[in-house]
Amino acid sequence: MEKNSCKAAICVDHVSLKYYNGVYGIRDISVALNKGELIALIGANGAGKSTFLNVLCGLLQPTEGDIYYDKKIIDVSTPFHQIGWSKQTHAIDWYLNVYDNVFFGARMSGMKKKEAKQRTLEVLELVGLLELKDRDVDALSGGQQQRVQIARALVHNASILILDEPTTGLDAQTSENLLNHLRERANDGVIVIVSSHDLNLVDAFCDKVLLLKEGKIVTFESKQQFLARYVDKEVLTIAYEGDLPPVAIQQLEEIAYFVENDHQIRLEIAREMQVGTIIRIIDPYVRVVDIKRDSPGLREAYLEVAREKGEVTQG
Ligand SMILES: Nc1ncnc2c1ncn2[C@@H]1O[C@H](COP(=O)(O)OP(=O)(O)OP(=O)(O)O)[C@@H](O)[C@H]1O
Repeated sequence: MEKNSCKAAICVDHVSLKYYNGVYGIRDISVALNKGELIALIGANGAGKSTFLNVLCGLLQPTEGDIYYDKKIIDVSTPFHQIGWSKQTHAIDWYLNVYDNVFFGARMSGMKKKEAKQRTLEVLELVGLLELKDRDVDALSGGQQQRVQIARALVHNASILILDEPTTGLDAQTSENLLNHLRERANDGVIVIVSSHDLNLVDAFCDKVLLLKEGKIVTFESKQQFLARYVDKEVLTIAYEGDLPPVAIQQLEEIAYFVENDHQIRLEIAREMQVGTIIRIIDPYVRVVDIKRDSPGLREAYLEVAREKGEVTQG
């Protein structure tokens, strides 16, 4: 992708990062990221997620290629308040307490004192650290230190948020609050990129999926396209009262794979199939009492890709 032909907010142009030992963290990556998108960055251990995020926020200089934000190159000189980032490994100021770590992050981005105070309290509440705001950071647990880092990334009005496994070590409620907040920021026009192994969680919030393998892009597309390409079946469960006669069972067998067990049938159906078609077959014979339709999500799609490529899968 040429710089001038890329109309997106962030243009990653044939970017590679080779570490000093000769290992490529990422190789020849080109993507265009638009404002308002929440992108889930996924892939097995060692796929290149952290490397990509570090390059994206200017912490590592690509060994080949360039990254443009609104047509300007992102590198170590990019004003840090444009980008809110939280690394997997901790980068917090150990000589400040929890509140000051976040507050001075806001002040350094140029935020006025009153707003910085208000935003600091808001993000500390969001990550569940309000009660610990006066505590020294070295007296926090690993998960709590990570929350300080996330709060620092969120406190200023960054136009790009880059978060490397932000939900690792967070409890379920805090993780969900955080993803909700990131969704809102994306809706307000921020570009949000989140790497995660918790595919069930990011599934509910992301617009796009960027899947890496061995430093290269396997796929970058909308979540809907990704799911449609890799998982085309849904599971329909119908509970009923009464008995299904052989004629109904035969008709069901012609439509979909199904199992029957204790007045409940489970069918694997195509995504586009109308549930009414199934109900009409059994309705003359039994009373339907419950219908449930389960769509496979990001995790199932990821496992399907991994299976296709004969890989060991992530958890
Ligand atoms: N500092 C480094 N020096 C040399 N090689 C590195 C360094 N950091 C990462 N690598 C290598 O680069 C590749 C990509 O690693 P990276 O940490 O980006 O993967 P990841 O997808 O973030 O993995 P994980 O899910 O385990 O965090 C791996 O082969 C890794 O061994």
